[in-house]
Amino acid sequence: MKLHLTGPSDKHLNETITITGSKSESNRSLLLAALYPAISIENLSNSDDAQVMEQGLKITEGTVDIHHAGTAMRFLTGYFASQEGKEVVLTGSKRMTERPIEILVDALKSLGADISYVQDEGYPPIKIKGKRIVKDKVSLPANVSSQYISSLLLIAPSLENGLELELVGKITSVPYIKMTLALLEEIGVKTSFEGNRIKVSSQDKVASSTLVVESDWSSASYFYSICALSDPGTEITLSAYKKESLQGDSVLAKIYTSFGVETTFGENIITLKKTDKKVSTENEFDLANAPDIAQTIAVTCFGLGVGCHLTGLHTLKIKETDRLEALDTELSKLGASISVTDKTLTLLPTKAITADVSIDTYNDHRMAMAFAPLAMRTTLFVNNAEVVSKSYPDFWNDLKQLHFTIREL
Ligand SMILES: O=C(O)C1=C[C@@H](OP(=O)(O)O)[C@@H](O)[C@H](O)C1
Ligand SMILES: C=C(OP(=O)(O)O)C(=O)O
Repeated sequence: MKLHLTGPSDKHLNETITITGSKSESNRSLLLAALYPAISIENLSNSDDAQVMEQGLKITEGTVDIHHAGTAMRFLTGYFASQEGKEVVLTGSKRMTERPIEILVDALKSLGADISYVQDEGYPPIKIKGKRIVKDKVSLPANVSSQYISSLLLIAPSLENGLELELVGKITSVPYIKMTLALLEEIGVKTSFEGNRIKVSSQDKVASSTLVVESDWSSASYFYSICALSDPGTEITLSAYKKESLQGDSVLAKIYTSFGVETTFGENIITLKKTDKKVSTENEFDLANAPDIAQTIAVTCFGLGVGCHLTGLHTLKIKETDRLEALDTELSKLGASISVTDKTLTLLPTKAITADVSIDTYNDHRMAMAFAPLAMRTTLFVNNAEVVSKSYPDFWNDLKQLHFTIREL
């Protein structure tokens, strides 16, 4: 599906949008609910990734296809490895067979798991024969993906002796690890995280409880971008959000003050307001703790005509696509002066935006959603726009609610 986008004629917006539940919180909650049936979940994400996770957890033998869902791939690896009697092949899209999983597989094998590679060493598909895991100490590199760590932490309380992790190297995407621990604490599991050591106690049963998923902050980023690119006076209200979020991407509220967007927290809602404050021209952000909003921020800066220097982007190369290369190619098509390394992105201020460029999305939901707000400043095409369903199936409908004109070609 190719879409042509035109922004609202009146750039002064006043709308309210309800965003689906966080896919990160949902996928963790689904796994915990599979381990502990006393847990129920509210405001579950309607994303493809949460759906494949939910379906995957129900399978006991045969092939589990998780498509493009990285967290589902990593979390289900830990889950099936520790489920005695279950035997599955975990596979996914072509891109998933290029996303490394060796660190997690090695860690699980060192704990006694039975996992083998079906094709290429170090990558999905993998064959898993579930086993009872009794070892309780594991050491693994922490600088490639936090999802490996969360996968181990999520199964940790269900293991006979709990688990102690030693994290080696600079820990990346830390808020996602803390989110996992916070959810474990919420269901009554004891955890500690000191320095490079995490301990999780074993827990047979948990009390009946409901995990209420906050709406997705990464999805909120696209509205921050639209607000930044709109006229002063714009107000966009989003629900359902909490002031004390488990999601690291809530740092958006702070980052976007540089682009004239102020956030106010109400009862389960946030209101983004575009002020007439001058947009900052010194935009340097380390996004090692919030990698999923890098694309949004780069495109916002381009749309505003200001430069930025983004660091801490070392995980972007192994996500749905090589996001650094994809940003370089697509922003250049629009006239940007951009350079990337394997962990940084530098954008110089540019005045003009080339109209009616076709943005390629590389099977990456965030490429489609990060570029869409540019319709506030130009008209553009988005190729394979259906990719948004990976995390935010209602995205295009919600843009229509903000008076975007969306023509399907
Ligand atoms: O644990 C999670 O829910 C996630 C962790 C992050 O991955 P990395 O730790 O690989 O950066 C993030 O990019 C991803 O979208 C979701
Ligand atoms: C990186 C992402 O997802 P995953 O790793 O779960 O595929 C994302 O949603 O930006």
